[in-house]
Amino acid sequence: MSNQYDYDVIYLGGGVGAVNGAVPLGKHGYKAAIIESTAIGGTCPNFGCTPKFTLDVPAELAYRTSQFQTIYGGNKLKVDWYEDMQRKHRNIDADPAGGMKKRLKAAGVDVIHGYGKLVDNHTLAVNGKHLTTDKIVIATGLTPNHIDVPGTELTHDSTHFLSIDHLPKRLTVIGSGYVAIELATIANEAGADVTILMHRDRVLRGFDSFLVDKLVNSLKQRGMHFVPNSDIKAIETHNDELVVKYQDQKLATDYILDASGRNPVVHNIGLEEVGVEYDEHGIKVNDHLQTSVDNIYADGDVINLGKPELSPVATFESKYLTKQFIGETTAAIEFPPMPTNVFASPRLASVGVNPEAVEQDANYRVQRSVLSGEMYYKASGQTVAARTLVFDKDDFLVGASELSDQAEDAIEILNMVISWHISRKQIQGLINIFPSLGSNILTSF
Ligand SMILES: Cc1cc2nc3c(=O)[nH]c(=O)nc-3n(C[C@H](O)[C@H](O)[C@H](O)COP(=O)(O)OP(=O)(O)OC[C@H]3O[C@@H](n4cnc5c(N)ncnc54)[C@H](O)[C@@H]3O)c2cc1C
Ligand SMILES: NC(=O)c1ccc[n+]([C@@H]2O[C@H](COP(=O)([O-])OP(=O)(O)OC[C@H]3O[C@@H](n4cnc5c(N)ncnc54)[C@H](O)[C@@H]3O)[C@@H](O)[C@H]2O)c1
Repeated sequence: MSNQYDYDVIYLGGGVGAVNGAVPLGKHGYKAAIIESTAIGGTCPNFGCTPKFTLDVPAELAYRTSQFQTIYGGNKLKVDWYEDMQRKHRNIDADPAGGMKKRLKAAGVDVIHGYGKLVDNHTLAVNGKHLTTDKIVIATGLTPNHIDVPGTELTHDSTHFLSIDHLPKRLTVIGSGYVAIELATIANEAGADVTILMHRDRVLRGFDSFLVDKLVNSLKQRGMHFVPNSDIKAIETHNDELVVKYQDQKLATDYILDASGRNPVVHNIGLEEVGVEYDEHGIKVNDHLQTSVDNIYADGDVINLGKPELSPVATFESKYLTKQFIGETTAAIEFPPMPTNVFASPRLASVGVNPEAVEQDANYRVQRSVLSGEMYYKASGQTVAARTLVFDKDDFLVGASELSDQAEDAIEILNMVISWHISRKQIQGLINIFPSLGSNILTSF
């Protein structure tokens, strides 16, 4: 611990990465501070995971019940967007990241509201003051991309979309990644006429196309439109409506969500002045999450490590950094398999080895199965469900993906099988609950 500086560690940016690093440091008696310009907790609890999930739950329920439409007398549940948004305002906006703020306070972490910049490798400037510190952690996250076409200022980002009280009748979404598919699915269930303008010809790149194709077909059957290789040229206003010019076509619409990706926050925070190296994918770090300047580290989405940009990954990194700072480890960071889920309906989740990357490799065996005919999925009304498993040459599970109404939980189970290297024999020695999602998965081994 340092007497030479105001703080032992200052986090620049106050997202999940920073909060989950600063709290344990504070509890261990270290002087820690967080500088945050927008909202404590950052993207996930304020503008990302939590508001999205809150709005999604009724939409997902509507999708699930639609599979029992005949049983409900032919009536389909329809999401009331306005009411759903009021629920989100009450649950999230009334006390944003309330739990995190309490934890920071209890741990004695100073929270400084303002825009911070590095001055030198031990000094940060915020609100016209200089704060000194032994170590700095840059945790500035990502910011939405804006497509580079005339009229881009007429589009909105996910933060805006997750706060609108009135759902547009016609919604156009630029991009077909996580944000695009998740928010488009919710809007579609709430009755908007949704068009996805794809950059190229694949939706949700990185996921197994055997599963993605089934998700896209299901969304198309439920009224969503997909335009591959859309080649957007301009966005204009004509009378009261927006017009997107793409290929040689025009699309009239009421709202445009730009979900064309997110870029690391690396500009205008003093990186050049202090010599912290970065590129367009983020801050460069070594296997100790240390930047090109010895006492400056980076954490979370802003890091360029080619890993998934997910909340639990940012938390994993901040816990590792805490252990390093308090002297509990000197080892390099080792990432376990990182599971991920697209909160569409149905869900699409995956973990471990990507089946498409090893399909032709004799060291692996890829097993794809349609689940909708199996008892558990059939009885629970799941008409769109499939799973892909990847086994290594010793018959251990090394990769798993699932498309189903409970894919995120299926993949949590399979993540343990992969991460803890559980053998087929061990799984076969268990007694399961029947019927259940778990037993459907485990008895398939
Ligand atoms: C719509 C959406 C939905 C998502 N859903 C999920 C999900 O379901 N599950 C999941 O795991 N992940 C999800 N994510 C991703 C998740 O939000 C991020 O992985 C996570 O927030 C990363 O945390 P972080 O701390 O690295 O960055 P952030 O949470 O982005 O925090 C960075 C913070 O730094 C602040 N900052 C930046 N520059 C400065 C400065 N100079 N001075 C002071 N403060 C500064 C910003 O204001 C921000 O609050 C979603 C993202 C989006 C956009
Ligand atoms: N459920 C979750 O865990 C979750 C949810 C949302 C976001 N996230 C995280 O946030 C990150 C960012 O998500 P995202 O959806 O913003 O990014 P993304 O990288 O997943 O998707 C960006 C999309 O925009 C498209 N695109 C790029 N340039 C374009 C252009 N000029 N015109 C049209 N389309 C264009 C890409 O082809 C891609 O489909 C993700 O990588 C993910 O890690 C996670």
